[in-house]
Amino acid sequence: MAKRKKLNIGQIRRIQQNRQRKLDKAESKTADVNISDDMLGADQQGLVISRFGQHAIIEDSDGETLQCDIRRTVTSLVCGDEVVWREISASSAKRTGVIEAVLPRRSALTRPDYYDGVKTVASNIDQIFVVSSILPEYSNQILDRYIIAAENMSITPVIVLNKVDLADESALAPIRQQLDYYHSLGYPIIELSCKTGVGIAQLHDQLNENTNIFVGQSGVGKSSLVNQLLPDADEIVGDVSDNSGLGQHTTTASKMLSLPSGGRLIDSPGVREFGLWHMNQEQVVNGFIEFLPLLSQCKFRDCKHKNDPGCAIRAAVESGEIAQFRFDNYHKIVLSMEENRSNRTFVR
Ligand SMILES: Nc1nc2c(ncn2[C@@H]2O[C@H](COP(=O)(O)OP(=O)(O)OP(=O)(O)O)[C@@H](O)[C@H]2O)c(=O)[nH]1
Ligand SMILES: [Zn+2]
Repeated sequence: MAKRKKLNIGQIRRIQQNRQRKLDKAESKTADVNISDDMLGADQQGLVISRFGQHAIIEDSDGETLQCDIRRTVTSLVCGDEVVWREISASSAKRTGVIEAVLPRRSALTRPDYYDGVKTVASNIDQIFVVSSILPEYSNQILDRYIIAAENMSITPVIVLNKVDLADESALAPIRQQLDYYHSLGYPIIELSCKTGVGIAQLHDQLNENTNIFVGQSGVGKSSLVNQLLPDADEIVGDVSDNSGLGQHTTTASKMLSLPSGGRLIDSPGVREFGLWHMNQEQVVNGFIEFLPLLSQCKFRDCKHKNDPGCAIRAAVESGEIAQFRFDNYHKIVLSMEENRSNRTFVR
């Protein structure tokens, strides 16, 4: 268990000031990309495959990858970003370039950051595959937490139930009943086994031409899934890091992998852990999409949807329109968010 140490406001402020001083110092030492304009080609569009410090690997419009420096004016650049870049005309055989600007993001995956409050991990994601499995355990509450995170990014989650080879029909039946409910809400469902290959074809179809991520708890089989889809993924990642000369960062940096379907997969430990942090009550309710059309029908505007008189959500649970487990999860998650807020500690 990691040791938690509570910091007071003064300590936090000092840490932040020190860090800012270091950043300012580092910045004043590194001049911006030191290349005269006549050495740079025309503006082109590219896609960030990975980022390492002040460099990024991009894919050009012909699908070729190359390393680029990043202008200091580009303050945030992550895997998945579409960028404007210019090629450096140089005598060296290796193509290189400069990233000039980031195009507006369609979506951004963020996580809390000790120093900056929130940090963007990846961008322009079309689909979030929430992976759960029969073992270690199937938990609809964890599933709902990921759904909340996805819905708050306005991305429809795809629900994957892995390791179906480990359960017989009778063990699968109650889980399937819940998955049917999620399906009725519009979420695609894939039953999968990395071991037997059941569902892999459906997975390929769903991944399609999109930019995808896999999220889910440790042990549900995310690595196994990536290996199923891309048996050479490790080598591909190795190649990219060799190219950058900064291989040591590859274990934590987000990277974008091309899938045989033509789609893409963004992967990193930060991406996989996405989703299980603090949200306010309004954000939580966004993840319960079947509640949303009923909210305006609750008698009181500040209805907590518990024992409040005239609660339309509660009435819908009683009539069987809304599943009891979703209602229970909503309250458990709101409660745990409230507890988190009152016990907020900084972890060092
Ligand atoms: N029986 C069975 N085992 C599986 C399946 N998929 C994965 N496993 C096993 O489950 C264990 C965990 O799989 P991983 O792929 O490492 O899980 P992960 O989600 O990447 O875990 P972290 O790296 O901790 O996030 C491994 O022992 C896998 O062999 C499956 O479909 N069926
Ligand atoms: Zn209500």
